[in-house]
Amino acid sequence: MEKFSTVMIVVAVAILDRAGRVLMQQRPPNKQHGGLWEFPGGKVEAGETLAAAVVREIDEELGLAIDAEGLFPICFANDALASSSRQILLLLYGARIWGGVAMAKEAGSAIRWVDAKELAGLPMPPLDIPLAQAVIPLLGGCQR
Ligand SMILES: Nc1nc2c([nH]c(=O)n2[C@@H]2O[C@H](COP(=O)(O)OP(=O)(O)OP(=O)(O)O)[C@@H](O)[C@H]2O)c(=O)[nH]1
Repeated sequence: MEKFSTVMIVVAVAILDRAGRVLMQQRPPNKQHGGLWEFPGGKVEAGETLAAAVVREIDEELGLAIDAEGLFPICFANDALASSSRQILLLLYGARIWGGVAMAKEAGSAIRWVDAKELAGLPMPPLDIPLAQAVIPLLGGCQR
């Protein structure tokens, strides 16, 4: 079995509204997976808790204040077949409580609220496809 030297932990969040939609973000064209739609988030920094990383990334990328206490785990994905010496461990949280109005703050990125049908049709990085499948049952609408 291949051994990896580094595990890069990435946190991402499915921000769920009361109309049964989730907020997706399009990666800037110049980045890896450019133009694809993913759950907002990013790499956990040294010494940072996972929840703190979620709160920081969502503030930086979308200008939203996520309630850390309201975060709940949905699922994870791992690119264990990658041939490089690094692997991504992507932890997907859910959030139903936040403050502010979302905007795409990163140059070249875009955001979109999507329902279950639209989510299933978005082009995504490979790791996100099983994550999106786990989010679809949460998009029933009007739950709290
Ligand atoms: N945030 C996020 N990253 C994902 C997802 N799916 C996925 O494969 N990734 C990958 O995980 C890595 C996260 O890096 P990032 O570029 O978003 O992290 P960051 O905000 O800390 O980036 P930076 O390097 O610009 O500071 C990228 O390689 C990205 O392609 C996803 O749903 N959300």
